[in-house]
Formats: sequence, C-alpha cells, structure tokens
Amino acid sequence: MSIEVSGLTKIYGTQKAVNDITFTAGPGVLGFLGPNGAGKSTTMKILTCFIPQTSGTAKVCGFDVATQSLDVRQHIGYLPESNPLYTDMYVKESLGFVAGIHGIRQPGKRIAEVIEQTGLGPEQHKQISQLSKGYKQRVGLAQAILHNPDVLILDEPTSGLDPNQLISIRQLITDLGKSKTVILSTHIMQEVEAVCNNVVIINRGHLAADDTVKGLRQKYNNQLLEQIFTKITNG
Ligand SMILES: Nc1ncnc2c1ncn2[C@@H]1O[C@H](COP(=O)(O)OP(=O)(O)OP(=O)(O)O)[C@@H](O)[C@H]1O
Repeated sequence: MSIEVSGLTKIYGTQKAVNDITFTAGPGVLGFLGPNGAGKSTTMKILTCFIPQTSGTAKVCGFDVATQSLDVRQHIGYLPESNPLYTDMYVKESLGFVAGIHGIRQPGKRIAEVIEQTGLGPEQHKQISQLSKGYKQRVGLAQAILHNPDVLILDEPTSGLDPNQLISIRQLITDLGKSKTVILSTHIMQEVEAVCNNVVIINRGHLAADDTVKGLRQKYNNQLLEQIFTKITNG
C-alpha cells in the first residue's frame, strides 16, 4: 500500500484534532471526507511532513513521515487547500523554480509535459496573478505532479471552480488516479461519486467510515452519498 496510517493522533494544545486514525490507500482516488474541522487537513499535513503527529505512525511508499521525510517528499505531491503560489512569477518560471527544488533533469521537457497534462497550454505565458482561479489550480496541480510522485494529496482542489473547470480538473484527477494513489479532500459528494473508488470519512477526529463508494452505498440501501454522509457524521 502506498499510504499506511496507523493509530495517528494529533493534539493541538488541549484539542484532539485527529484521534487514533488507521487506514491504508493504494492506487486510485480515495475521497477523504468529513465535516468542517473534522481533521482532514491536519491528517494531510502530517502525511506531507508539514507538521508532526503527536502519536501513531504514517508511511508513504514505505517511508516513515517522522523519520524519513526527505524520502516521503520525493514520493508525494501536495496541493494545499489555500494553493499558495508566487503570483508575481510567470507560469513556466514557477514550474522551473519547483523543478529546481526537486533537482529534475531536463526540466524543459518535463515542464512541457505537465503543461500539456494540466491543460495550461493557452495560459502558459501569463503571470500567475493574471490567471483565473481554475488556471491557478492547474498551476498548483502542475507543481504537485512535476516530480512525478507516486502519491498525490489534494486538499479541496476544486473549490470555487466554475462547472466547466470542475469537469476538466475532475477528469485530470481521474486520469492521475489510474497510475497514482490520490487522496482527494472534498465537500462535494457528486465529485466523490464521479471520481473516487474508495472513501474515508473522518468525524470529529475519528475514523467514521472506510469503504468503497459502492460498498458504502450498498450498506445504506443505495441512498445518495450526501444522505449517507449526513447520517454518518451526525450519528
Ligand atoms: N494550528 C492549529 N492550532 C490549533 N488548532 C488547530 C490548528 N489547525 C487546526 N486546528 C483545529 O483542528 C481541528 C481540525 O482542523 P482541520 O483543518 O484539520 O479540519 P478539516 O477537516 O480540514 O476542516 P475543513 O473541512 O474546514 O477544511 C479544528 O478544530 C481546527 O480548529
């Protein structure tokens, strides 16, 4: 399994934001769901070595996030919720900058590939500050996949996109999930139905469900995922 999380716990001050979570993920798209404040971003930040856990373990491609963070970073791509970008850089310049951080050989060739893959072609000569929100998301995604990681962590990558952009970014995520392990945090249940093979639901820091989309629907008499989510997280 590309991701192995066991007994993961994060305490901020007196608050248990993540409470003894255990799950695994392999190639495909895993919907990482939960109400606001459930602990999704915190878990994602631990998986990407941005913050340390309080206890428990998390491994990415067999590497421990606490003790082998350089190896983890080589195997993981992360699009944080806020998609922080250097907006005064030009698209290609920003990708060149990230390629330099990863020490990518022949960066020009790889940058051209990810520009093609993320549909940035028409906007590739613009400054990031001039891009629409959807194209900024594409730049964030392009940066996350530039070093061709096996695992991608995408924290609400489609929030605020128009319906056309939604469809194309979802298609891109689906394509990426064919060869990579993608953890996708989203509040849009239609997106989960459209894109995800498996779902993990976190509620108030606890693991509340870990199943295939199909399995979850079967368990709840084929109700809509939205209704199932409400039941699980209000129960
Ligand atoms: N740096 C921090 N210091 C203190 N508490 C924090 C910190 N970061 C997050 N929290 C708290 O931890 C809990 C989980 O937050 P987290 O951001 O992981 O939730 P989330 O599931 O990603 O929520 P959302 O869907 O709103 O993005 C929240 O109650 C939040 O206020």
